[in-house]
Amino acid sequence: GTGVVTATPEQGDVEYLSPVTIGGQTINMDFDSGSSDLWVFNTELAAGSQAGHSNFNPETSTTFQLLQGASFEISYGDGSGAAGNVGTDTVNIGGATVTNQAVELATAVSSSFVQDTQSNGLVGLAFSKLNTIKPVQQKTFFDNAIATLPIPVFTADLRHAAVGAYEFGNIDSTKFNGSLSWTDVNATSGFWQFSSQQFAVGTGPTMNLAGGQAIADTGTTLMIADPSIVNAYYSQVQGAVNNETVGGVTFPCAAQLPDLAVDIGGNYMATVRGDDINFSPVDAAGTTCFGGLQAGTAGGLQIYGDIMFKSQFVAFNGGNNSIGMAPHQ
Ligand SMILES: O=C(CNCCc1c[nH]c2ccccc12)Nc1scc(-c2ccccc2)c1C(=O)NCc1ccccc1
Repeated sequence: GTGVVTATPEQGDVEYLSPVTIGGQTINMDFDSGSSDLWVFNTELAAGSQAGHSNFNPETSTTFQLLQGASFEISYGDGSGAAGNVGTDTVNIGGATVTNQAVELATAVSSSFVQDTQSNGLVGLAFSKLNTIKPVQQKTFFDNAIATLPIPVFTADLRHAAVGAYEFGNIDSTKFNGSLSWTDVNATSGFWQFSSQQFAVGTGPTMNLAGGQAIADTGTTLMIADPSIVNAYYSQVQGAVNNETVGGVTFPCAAQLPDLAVDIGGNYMATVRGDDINFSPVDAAGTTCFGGLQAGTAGGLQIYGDIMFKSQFVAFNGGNNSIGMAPHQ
């Protein structure tokens, strides 16, 4: 069957939380198309780490089974991470159900996750080759569910400061304008990766980024793009500066931000709304704002995170490894 769940933004759209039922226990988690581990806060964690969270209790689940000798350890580019043991249980996401899903029980989580008490773990939706479980790598929820879905797809409908949705096994065409533009994905790296070799700032000329590559990543808050894009963009924003102290580009909150169009696989130019690139104030008075578009390493993999998803409805097709995109309805 199909599954549909709400995607509720945390304050400031830092991440989006969706209800996941594991062994009959419903827990709010962050769906992450940029990684491939399903790990959860749980009763095995130290009490200090459990505080404030919904903690999965494997002992009260009648369907949980420990995966003897299995463990996981994952770290992310912001220095956060988690590690622990592994079991299997029945995981139900809005009706789409997998009976033997690998559920990773963190016994250690980094402080940024502990402090983020609205999020109780991640559901990895990138390709299973990135799963960190040892000694035997396990499959993602989507990989396990795909054969039972009417169509081998999940979609992300994320909104600025409003409730959106994730859907499995169905494409709801009332959620986007026009038709989806489809692009082949290169799954070699384990990400939903595509070429992204052109961009345009506001009504300016289309510019080239030879060899540009990007991933569609619901688990990363911002858009992390090539410095050439970021410099071209903020050269059009009065008062934009690279602010070492806060660790990225800031600008006056009153600045008029142009839209940014980025090429998706050579088939489609995805327009990211300028308003969404005004990410958050960095000072109490709200005079200086932090950019939702920040620079990665030159020539590196670009990460099109939630900032892009707020402008674009995205369908992930695991049947033919492609991505469909269209502006939100
Ligand atoms: O890991 C994910 C998706 N899961 C994020 C889970 C998560 C990690 N803190 C979270 C905090 C809240 C919610 C979810 C998460 N995406 C990818 S692909 C390549 C990189 C990368 C590799 C090396 C260097 C840079 C990026 C990342 C990355 O580290 N993004 C997070 C990030 C976050 C902030 C800044 C940069 C990158």
